[in-house]
Amino acid sequence: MIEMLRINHQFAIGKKGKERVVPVLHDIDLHVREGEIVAIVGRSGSGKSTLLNLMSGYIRPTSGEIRVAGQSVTSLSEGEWANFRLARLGFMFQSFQLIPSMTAFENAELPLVLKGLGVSERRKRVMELLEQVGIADYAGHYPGELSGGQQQRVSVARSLMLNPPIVLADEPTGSLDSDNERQLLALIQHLNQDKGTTFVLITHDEQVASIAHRTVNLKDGYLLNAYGKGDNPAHEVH
Ligand SMILES: Nc1ncnc2c1ncn2[C@@H]1O[C@H](COP(=O)(O)OP(=O)(O)OP(=O)(O)O)[C@@H](O)[C@H]1O
Repeated sequence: MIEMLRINHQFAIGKKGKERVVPVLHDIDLHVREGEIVAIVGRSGSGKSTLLNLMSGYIRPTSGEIRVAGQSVTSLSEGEWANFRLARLGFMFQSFQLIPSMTAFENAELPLVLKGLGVSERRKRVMELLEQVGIADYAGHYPGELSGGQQQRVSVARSLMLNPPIVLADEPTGSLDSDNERQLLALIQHLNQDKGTTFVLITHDEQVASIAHRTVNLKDGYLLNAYGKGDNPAHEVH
């Protein structure tokens, strides 16, 4: 579903003409299969978010190739990436990226508006998902009137609105209390089992990692190991 082939990535930092190159990822070969939940773990600064940003097309690798759903995405233009994301990817980020002047309902509805769906279809789908994440009672509230955990749930509902086959998540339960964390993990497992949704989850949290089929460990930009639950060879890393 997602193939990273010999990926190297470095950032250039400092003033123009005096840039210093900072290598962040080294020779990453990772294959996330359709229907897998993969957790990416590793210390702060090990390159986890960079790996996810490469999968999302927000940054381009210095070298190597990335394929998503069989398509090489490394050389897509910005516009092609935007369409590709809308059709294929859902995102759950640490920062909820909600628009402050829009209600929870309107924020969650945005992908459906972009897709051009009609009002009644949008209303049905939005309320269904807000129910599912336990935030329907707050549909008319603005982000400023919601707690961090409630905002996170609105953002989760928005990320799932178009039934994406792949969801990329950076610390998806970061702002949730343990009850809400359990609910979100159950939703992720349900979507994975019911719809075959593929998940890549960055996490420091053992509870989150425990729902993964496979855990991938990054250390100083190197992929250290990957191991599956049990000895299922289908979960070996490539
Ligand atoms: N845009 C950027 N420009 C320069 N350096 C960057 C940039 N983004 C990340 N880095 C550097 O790349 C390294 C890896 O960062 P990254 O955010 O991928 O780590 P991480 O494992 O996600 O960390 P954390 O768990 O703290 O979020 C860090 O040393 C960071 O300073």
